[in-house]
Amino acid sequence: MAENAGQDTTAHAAISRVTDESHSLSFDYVIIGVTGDLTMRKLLPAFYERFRLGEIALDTRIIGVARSALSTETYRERAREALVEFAFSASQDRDGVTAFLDLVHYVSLDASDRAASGWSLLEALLATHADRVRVFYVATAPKLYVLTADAIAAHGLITEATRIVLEKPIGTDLASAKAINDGVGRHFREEQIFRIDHYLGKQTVQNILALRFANPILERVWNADSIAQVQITAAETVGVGKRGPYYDTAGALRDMVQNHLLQILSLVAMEPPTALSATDLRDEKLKILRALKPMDPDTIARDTVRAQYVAGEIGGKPVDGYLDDLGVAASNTETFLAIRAEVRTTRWAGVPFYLRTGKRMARKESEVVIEFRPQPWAIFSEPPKPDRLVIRIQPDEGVSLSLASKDPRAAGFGLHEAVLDVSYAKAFGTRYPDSYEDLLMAVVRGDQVLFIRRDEVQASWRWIEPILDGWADNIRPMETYPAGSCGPSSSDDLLRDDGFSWKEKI
Ligand SMILES: NC(=O)C1=CN([C@@H]2O[C@H](COP(=O)(O)OP(=O)(O)OC[C@H]3O[C@@H](n4cnc5c(N)ncnc54)[C@H](OP(=O)(O)O)[C@@H]3O)[C@@H](O)[C@H]2O)C=CC1
Ligand SMILES: O=C1O[C@H](COP(=O)(O)O)[C@@H](O)[C@H](O)[C@H]1O
Repeated sequence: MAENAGQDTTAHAAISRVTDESHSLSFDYVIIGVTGDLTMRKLLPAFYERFRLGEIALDTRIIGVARSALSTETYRERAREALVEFAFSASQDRDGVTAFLDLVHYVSLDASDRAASGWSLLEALLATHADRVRVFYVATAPKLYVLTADAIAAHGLITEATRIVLEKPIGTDLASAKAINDGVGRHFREEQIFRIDHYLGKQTVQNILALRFANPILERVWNADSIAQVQITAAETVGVGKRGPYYDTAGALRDMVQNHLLQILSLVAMEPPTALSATDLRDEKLKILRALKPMDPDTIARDTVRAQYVAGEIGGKPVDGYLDDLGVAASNTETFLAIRAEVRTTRWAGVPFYLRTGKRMARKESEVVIEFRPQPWAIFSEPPKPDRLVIRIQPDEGVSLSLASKDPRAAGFGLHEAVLDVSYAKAFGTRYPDSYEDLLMAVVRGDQVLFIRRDEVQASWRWIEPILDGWADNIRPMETYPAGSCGPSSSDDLLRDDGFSWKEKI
C-alpha cells in the first residue's frame, strides 16, 4: 500500500511546488537503466513535474541503477542538466529541481547479473522502507528483462507491494515475447506487471474512449453502416537519432505498429467495455487484436508498403538518408510503412483500417481519421465531401468534425466544407502533461487500466509476425522515399485502389 506520509510543511514551503501535498505518495521507484536516453528525456522530467504538483512526498526515493561507476552526486548533476533541457518547468525552478534531486539516489549495478556486488547496497537501501510501494522500472534492452527479474527475485526484493514496469518492445516476435512474459511471470503475478505503452498515457489517445463512450451521438454511428474507412497515422520528422543500433534491428513495424498503432486501433474498434476497469477494457481490446484478419503472402504483397528514407530536406534544411544516419552501407529496415488492415467483426465488416507511420516525414503529425459514408442520394448538384472526424493525437491536440455547410458566398445552393474544431490548448488552457507522467504514477497506485496485458502483447505479435516473415522473404520489396516527403507513392495507391485518399499529405 502507498503511504500518505506526514509532511514537513516548513520544508515544503521552501520548494516551488504548485499545489498542496495532501495527496502526495511515498514510494521507492528503482529505475534500471537510469543513465539512458529514456530516463533522461522522459522518466526524470515526468517524476519532476509530478513532484512539483505535490503528488510525490519528500521521503520518496527514486533509486537509479546502471552499470557505470557514478556517485549519487555525479548522477544528480547529470540529472539536473537533463531536467533543465527536457522538463517543462525546470529551467525557471532551480530550488524545486534541487529539492527533487534530493529524492534521487544512484547504485552502480549490473542488474542482469545476480552475483553483481551492487545488489547488497540496493537491498540495504530498500530494507529501510520494506513496507512501502516498491517499483522496478526496467528501462534496459528487452533481452535483459528476464535476467533482471530473476536477479530481483534471487535477492528477495519482491514484496506484496512490489511492481515491475517493462518498457516496450516486449520481445522481437511472438516466441521472445512469450519467453519474457513467462520469465518475468515466474516471479511477479500478472497484476504486478505493468507493460508500458506510452501512447496510452497520451490524453488524446484516452480521449478516444471519452469521445466514443460519453457521446451517444457518436457511438450510434460508430460502425460499418456509417463509417467508410479509418486512418491511423503516426508521422515523425525525427530520424533514428542515437537509437540507430536498436532501431535497425526493429524497424517501424516492431517499433510503432506492434504496440502504439495497434493499441489505438483497438480503442477505436472495440465494443463498449462494461466498465472502465483494467479487466473490462483489456478484454475488449484483446477481442479486436484477435479479430484482425491475418496476413498471408497475397495480402502482404497487396496491402502493405515498406520503405526507407534517403537524403532529403525538412524545414528547408538538408538531412541525411537512413544509411548515412547509421553509418552503414546497406540495411533492410523499414523506416516507413503503410498497411491496410481488416477487423473481422460485425461492427466493422468491410471497413478498411489504414495504418501509416514513418520517420523523417514532412511533418510531425499523429491522428485518427474517421471518414463517414456519403449521402446515399445526392440532392445537391455538387456532391458534398464525406463528413470526417479527426482525432488529433499530437501536436495541436484536439478534435475536429468536418461537415458540409451551405456556402453563403455562393449563388444558389453551393456547399462548403466547414470544420467544427476543439483545440485542447484553447479549450483547457493548461500545461499539457507528458504521457509518462500519468503512467508512472498509475503504477504507484496499482492501476493497470492503461497498461498492456500479457495476452494483448501476444495477440499483437501474432498478427505482426507473418508480415515480418513476408517482408524478410521480400514478398513486398523495400522502397525508398526522400526525407521530408510523405512516403512512397505506393502508400497513396493503397487507398486509391479503394476509392479513398489519405486525409492530406503529411
Ligand atoms: N529512448 C526512447 O525514447 C524509448 C526507449 N524505449 C525502451 O526503453 C529501454 C531503454 O531505452 P533507452 O533509454 O533508449 O536505452 P539506452 O541505451 O539509452 O540506455 C540503456 C540504459 O540501461 C543501462 N544498462 C544497460 N545494461 C544494463 C545492465 N545490465 N544493468 C543495469 N543497467 C544497464 C545503461 O547504462 P550502463 O551502460 O551504464 O549500464 C543505460 O542507462 C529500451 O527497451 C527501449 O526500447 C521505449 C520507448 C522509447
Ligand atoms: O516508442 C516510440 O515512440 C517514439 C514516438 O513517440 P511520440 O510520443 O514522440 O510520438 C518514437 O520516436 C520511437 O522510435 C519509438 O520507440
